[in-house]
Amino acid sequence: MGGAIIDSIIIDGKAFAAILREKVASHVPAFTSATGRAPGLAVILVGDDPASNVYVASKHKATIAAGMQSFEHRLPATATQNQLIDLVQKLNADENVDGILVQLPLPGGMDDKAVIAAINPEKDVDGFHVVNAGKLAVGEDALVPCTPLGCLMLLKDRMGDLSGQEAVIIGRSNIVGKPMAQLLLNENCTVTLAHSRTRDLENVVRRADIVVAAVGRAEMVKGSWLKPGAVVIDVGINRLAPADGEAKGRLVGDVDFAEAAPLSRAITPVPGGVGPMTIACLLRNCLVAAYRRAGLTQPKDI
Ligand SMILES: NC(=O)C1=CN([C@@H]2O[C@H](COP(=O)(O)OP(=O)(O)OC[C@H]3O[C@@H](n4cnc5c(N)ncnc54)[C@H](OP(=O)(O)O)[C@@H]3O)[C@@H](O)[C@H]2O)C=CC1
Ligand SMILES: Nc1nc(=O)c2c([nH]1)NC[C@@H]1CN(c3ccc(C(=O)N[C@@H](CCC(=O)O)C(=O)O)cc3)C=[N+]21
Repeated sequence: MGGAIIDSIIIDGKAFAAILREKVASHVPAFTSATGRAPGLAVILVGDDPASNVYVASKHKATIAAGMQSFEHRLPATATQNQLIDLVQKLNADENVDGILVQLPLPGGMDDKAVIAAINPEKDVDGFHVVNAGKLAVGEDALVPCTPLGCLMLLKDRMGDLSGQEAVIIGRSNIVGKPMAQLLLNENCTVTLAHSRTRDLENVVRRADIVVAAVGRAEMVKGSWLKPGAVVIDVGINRLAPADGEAKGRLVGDVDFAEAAPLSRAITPVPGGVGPMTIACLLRNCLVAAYRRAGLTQPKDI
């Protein structure tokens, strides 16, 4: 029922991500022949959180599929922060490593900020280092956090020029909400950054042409909150409790998709929306970091 209409509204992040990964892969041979090595991504996982294990495995697979080198480092949950920082420093000094990603969250007791600060900003493919956050804020060439970069690519693909659009971002984390705001501001949107202390969130959201939900609360944004015709980007990844007969609960976003889709001009699903873009942008950032470190002109089509 209404399948065709809904399909054209759904933003296929998975397909878009596959195209971006192909583009990244297409530039690997030129880099490799110029430098004698493939771009390299190092991923560090501390402890064995099952969700993190799944993410790290899919990053590894995507890195190899793009023709890049993947270096996986696992530390036990009992590792100390100094051991982790020592490993980061070793990777900073490793010529074959262009990108370093420390999978978050870290086990309790470790200070994310101190660990991120230890990463060479030129290899900070997550874009979490203060140098990259600062560059993004002042409009300089930065390594941009993968998730908001992927959201921006999807928005520009659907909407073209974003100038003058009212954008409401829900969530102000350093890894999603804040860099998303900077990116949309750079695109000349009028940006509102909402958070847990925002009063009357529904009415704030109702003025948006673009809604980005990055909260971590299952199906919080209701259809009735949206201005009809809004473009909705759902960053949330929430696992529901298993229903009867299910081994695992369903994955849902921060937006009530069934309510929102009929009202939206376009909307990303969960899964299959922003998530796959995050991984594709990680490969993109690693390629960009590799080209920059090698002093080569970076490809323009990624
Ligand atoms: N698809 C992907 O690739 C990725 C998905 N995610 C997902 O995105 C979601 C957000 O992640 P992240 O930014 O790291 O989360 P954080 O927990 O760091 O931040 C959540 C933000 O939501 C705000 N918030 C919490 N409750 C409410 C509320 N009731 N009303 C309005 N705002 C609220 C918080 O406000 P305050 O600051 O006031 O506390 C905070 O700014 C999660 O579901 C995560 O799993 C994250 C990264 C990548
Ligand atoms: N240093 C660091 N960088 C990160 O970028 C980072 C991190 N730590 N910690 C965890 C979050 C989360 N994250 C996701 C990546 C891909 C999907 C993804 O591909 N999701 C699939 C579904 C996957 C599934 O089925 O579980 C989808 O939405 O279609 C989701 C979430 C990256 N993160």
